[in-house]
Amino acid sequence: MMFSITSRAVFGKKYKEQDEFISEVRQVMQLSSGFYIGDLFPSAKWLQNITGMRSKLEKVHKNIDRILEMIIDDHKETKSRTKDCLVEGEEDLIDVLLKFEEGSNCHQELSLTKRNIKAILFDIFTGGSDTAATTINWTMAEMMKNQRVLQKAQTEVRMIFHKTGKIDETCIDELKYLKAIIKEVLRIHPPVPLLLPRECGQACEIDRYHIPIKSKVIINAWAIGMDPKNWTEPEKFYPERFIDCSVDYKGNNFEYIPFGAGRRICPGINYGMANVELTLALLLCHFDWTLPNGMKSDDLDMTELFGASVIRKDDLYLIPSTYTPLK
Ligand code: HEM
Repeated sequence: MMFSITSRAVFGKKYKEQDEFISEVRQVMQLSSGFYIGDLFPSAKWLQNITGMRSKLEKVHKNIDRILEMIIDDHKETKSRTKDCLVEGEEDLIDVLLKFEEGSNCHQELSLTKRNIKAILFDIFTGGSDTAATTINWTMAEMMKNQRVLQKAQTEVRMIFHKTGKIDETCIDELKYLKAIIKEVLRIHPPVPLLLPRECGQACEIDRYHIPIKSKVIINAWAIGMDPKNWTEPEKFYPERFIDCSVDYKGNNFEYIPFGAGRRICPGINYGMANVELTLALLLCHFDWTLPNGMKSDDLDMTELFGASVIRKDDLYLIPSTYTPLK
């Protein structure tokens, strides 16, 4: 679902190559997650050849590049046919990025090459799809395990629905409890628990350990969010801890960094959270949810599986029944 939402926002319409593109992006994400011996010996180029990793990545890269090139060219063609710049609100992300392409007349202050545009699009698909999908999956699983939380969230969403007659992005700010639930999920199950590796820019000392310049440093955001020095009963799923609490995920509170912090903080926070919040609000508003085959909440297995993002080991099967509001 997240791939479809992102495809729509980026491409504007469904291209016949879209499914092939998504499957190739998935393949890259699979190849780049997990353990790879070549990463341990980056100077040994022969290792990349004998493991076959290089040729696999080059093949997928070529295909992704071909499809993106075709879609970008199609946008350019449409733009040249329509002559004027497209009306704001009707543009997709490629239309917006093309305004900044080298040689374009619309904007001069920033200049992007076609290669830059393809890289941005690729980043958005790889960075923004599994992370948001994983967050939604964990949130549904945690709510099924904690029926009190599920009911409280549904009451909140449906109250807004009765007041306004719809659930869309304009009412998301009113969903305080749902937001607290998602924050709690990101504390206990951050989809990227070890953030992205950093290289130490200068030698330093931490807790009497000497860290030489150029060391690869990995930050455990999950351990930070579960540290009893920062959080009372950290193992407990308790969204109320985020109500009337100023701790946020924008990178200023170092005890809670599910999106990282500093220069390399996730640039997709707002888009990612909008996707997660709106999707969950709609699922909670329009459906009641039960577990299949008489399963009890306590039977839900929350074991994690490590990959490009940390997902639940088991798929989550739930039975939806349509919610009909009383007149
Ligand atoms: C719930 C959703 C998401 C979560 C939990 C998440 C989490 C993260 C984390 C932890 C990092 C590493 C930050 C660091 O090392 O300090 C990251 C980086 C990144 N994210 Fe996200 N992300 C999400 C959604 C998105 C979306 C929607 C996009 C794109 C539209 C995106 C694009 C990126 C990119 C491009 C980077 C690399 C930034 C860099 O290295 O400079 N992410 N994200």
